[in-house]
Amino acid sequence: MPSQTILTVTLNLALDVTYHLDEVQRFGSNRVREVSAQAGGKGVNVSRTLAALGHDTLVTGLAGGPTGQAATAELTASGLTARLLGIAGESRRTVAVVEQRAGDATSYLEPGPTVTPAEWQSFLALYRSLLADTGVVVLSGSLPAGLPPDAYRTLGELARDRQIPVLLDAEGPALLHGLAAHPTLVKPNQHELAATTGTEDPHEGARRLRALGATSVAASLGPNGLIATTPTGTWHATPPTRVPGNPTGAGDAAVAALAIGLLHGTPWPDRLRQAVALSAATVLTPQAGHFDAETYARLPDLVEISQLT
Ligand SMILES: O=P(O)(O)OC[C@H]1O[C@](O)(CO)[C@@H](O)[C@H]1O
Repeated sequence: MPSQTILTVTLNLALDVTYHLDEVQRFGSNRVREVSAQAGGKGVNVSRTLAALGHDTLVTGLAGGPTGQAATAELTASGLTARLLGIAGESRRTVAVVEQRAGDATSYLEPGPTVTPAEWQSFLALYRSLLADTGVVVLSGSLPAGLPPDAYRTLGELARDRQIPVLLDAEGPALLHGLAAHPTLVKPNQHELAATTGTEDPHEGARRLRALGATSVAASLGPNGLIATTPTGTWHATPPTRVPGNPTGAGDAAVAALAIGLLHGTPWPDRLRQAVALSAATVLTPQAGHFDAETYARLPDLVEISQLT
């Protein structure tokens, strides 16, 4: 039986710090009402969501210094399984400032460590060994300095050589290089898609990504849901209402649902229904990688799906 494990790769692991306050006073002193910290980086959030849904998932990536240790310790304490390569550089922190009044958040993302060529080679050896028991690979997030710009192409090709479907969630040069590995699915958000393809029209942007190598593209449009452009058709999935809260990690929740769809070969309309519902249920919770179970149970039936082609 093929492996059911979804392997998530987080090359730029983070300790995600979340500040909660009513409203930010720009250029003033802001007293934070509540602080929380947990391991993050896009792949980690994807695995956290998958594990909460009861799926087999393994986190891999690079971790260094006291921040990397704190993130790794939190992963373990959360019950996630991780095989991270230790590196000399210090892993980064990110800060998400959630403003209750606006029902939205602002993120500050540190650049992260510089990775040496020897560390990258060691990671490739670890990754190759993990592919032996992997059903789907998720490559997501920014690349730390020192890594080759085509790092996702290399990782994607190693997976494809073993007939393992690849889901890529990146932006800019990391995404463009990664397309050369012909990923099964690419999931940019609207801004990443526009910045990478040079067009504001998400349909045209998705078409360009497919022309450059992606088999399918699912672009998240924030509160307007998701569009999927695939070899068998194009769909738009819209949530019933705008959900206020912390949108950090909503895209990662969509990736988790889409990865499950890839693993099981679920029909596209159902994949999109699950992805939009899980994304919205994530916005309702204070931290990335967590979702409101009651909302997730209720929303899929309320997501509107229209087939465009
Ligand atoms: O890897 P990046 O693209 O820099 O994004 C990292 C950040 O994005 C998030 O995963 C949210 O999507 C945060 O948890 C934070 O770690």
